[in-house]
Amino acid sequence: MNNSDPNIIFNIYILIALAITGGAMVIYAFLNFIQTVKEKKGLREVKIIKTKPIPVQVAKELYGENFEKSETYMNQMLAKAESSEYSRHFPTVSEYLENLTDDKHGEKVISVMDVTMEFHINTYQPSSIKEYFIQLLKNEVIYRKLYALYHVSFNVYKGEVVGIIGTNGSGKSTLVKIVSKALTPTSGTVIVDQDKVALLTLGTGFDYELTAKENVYLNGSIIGYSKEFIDNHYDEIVEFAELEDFMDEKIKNFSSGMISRLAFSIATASDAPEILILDEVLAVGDEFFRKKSLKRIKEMLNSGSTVLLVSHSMRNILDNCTRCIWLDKGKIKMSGEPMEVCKAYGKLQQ
Ligand SMILES: Nc1ncnc2c1ncn2[C@@H]1O[C@H](COP(=O)(O)OP(=O)(O)OP(=O)(O)O)[C@@H](O)[C@H]1O
Repeated sequence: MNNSDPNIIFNIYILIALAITGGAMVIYAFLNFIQTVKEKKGLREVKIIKTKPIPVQVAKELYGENFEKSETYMNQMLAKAESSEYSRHFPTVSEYLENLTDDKHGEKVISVMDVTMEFHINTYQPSSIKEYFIQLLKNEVIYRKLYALYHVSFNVYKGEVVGIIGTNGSGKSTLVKIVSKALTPTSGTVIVDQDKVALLTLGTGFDYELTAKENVYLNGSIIGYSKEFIDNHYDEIVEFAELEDFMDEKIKNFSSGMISRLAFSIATASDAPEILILDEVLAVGDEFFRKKSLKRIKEMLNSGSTVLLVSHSMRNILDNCTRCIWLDKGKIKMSGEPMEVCKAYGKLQQ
């Protein structure tokens, strides 16, 4: 061995130490990554509970006499979330809702907790994009806050048909969009099994420059149908809408009744989902089509689905609903027996 040997040995030690440290770091990063993936897969809702525990007064409003039970459950959930075992114990949305089931009402399928939706309305309309950007740069864009929903809380139990009434702009559509997760609220939490929900609403997702046939595919895919599903149900959809001779025409040439017939037919082409949300889909088309569509909706209502039904028609609410919620300027004004709520609402409209 020559004089440089001690140096070589020292360098080898350094290299080995670096290799061990590097290896340990890679393993640590890998384990962390696996943990994050696990958490992301199963723990979406833990984050909601962890970051937004339900305020006591809201919990009381939601669970009434069962508040004690729900609070205990929440605390257990939080304890689990904080313990090292929580990834193995975290419940699915269904399990979570089942655990919140109360003896009086049964299984909870939708839980809306303290939901607020705030929109920003530009109070001065610039005449061009250029003017808008100039305003923006000068920090002169002035917004007005509009609360479409303000601290709204309620539960829906399995098998209920809950009507939602209220004057124009009271927040009904915003609420059902949030429940179906098409919109994210500014604050608050909605717990619902998204895989079981279908929102039927008319007129969204149509392109007036496309033909009726193209719109069946466009609107169908927005609603969540696969191409295969639309292929298989296309004839049925056209037949129900009674538009066989018009499918190659652009819908900008259609009357509003024809468009709503097509929209209704697409929206109701699938079997009734477990949780069905209907936003003003009952008064569609002419008298004949209205009867036909009502019959189809009734079949869906009777199939055991849990339903949220937005309607301006008191008749429809009274005929179909087991409970009614009255929204007024984004707040729940009244909730209860459809007859009582409709009576109170009707009085105010006179
Ligand atoms: N994307 C949006 N941007 C700004 N404001 C909105 C938006 N969507 C809804 N709003 C406002 O929120 C309020 C509630 O609207 P929403 O459509 O939920 O009411 P609604 O009760 O369904 O009304 P209608 O009975 O007329 O359908 C309204 O004042 C509306 O102008």
